[in-house]
Amino acid sequence: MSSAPPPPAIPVVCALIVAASGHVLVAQRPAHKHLGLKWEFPGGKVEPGESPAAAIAREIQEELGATILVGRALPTFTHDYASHQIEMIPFVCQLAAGSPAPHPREHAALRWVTSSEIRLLDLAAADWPVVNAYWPA
Ligand SMILES: Nc1nc2c([nH]c(=O)n2[C@H]2C[C@H](O)[C@@H](COP(=O)(O)OP(=O)(O)OP(=O)(O)O)O2)c(=O)[nH]1
Repeated sequence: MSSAPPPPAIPVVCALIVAASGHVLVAQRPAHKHLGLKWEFPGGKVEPGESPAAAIAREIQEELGATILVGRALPTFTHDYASHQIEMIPFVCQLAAGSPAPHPREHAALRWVTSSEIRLLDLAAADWPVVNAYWPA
């Protein structure tokens, strides 16, 4: 008997929004969602037919009411959660000139952090390779 192939990884974009001070924005997932109350880089699932860069700009507008300039991509990788596998697609971004300050529309909280502060947070497991790619230990 052959078993069905595993479903493909779900593409997920996330943004490291970097302030002029070098602090990066992190967001706390709402309690009711998968990985509730874990900290993450804001973002979400890429919609069918959408480019990753368009997806991250859309997600940040929807979730934080802010407009970003999408910059360089960090390495992509897959991460296995028990229920599903995701393909993480991180981008280094900045707020666009004149953008409203990011404010939580869906998240429990937002925080601007340094490389040492982020390492003290209860991050979503898939985010550690992103942290280590942006701030090599
Ligand atoms: N946005 C985001 N999702 C992450 C990160 N790290 C991580 O493991 N994830 C996981 C959590 C979820 O399993 C998946 C993204 O789902 P999501 O719920 O944020 O996506 P979405 O905003 O499109 O939400 P929905 O419409 O499905 O509710 O990726 C991260 O840094 N940012």
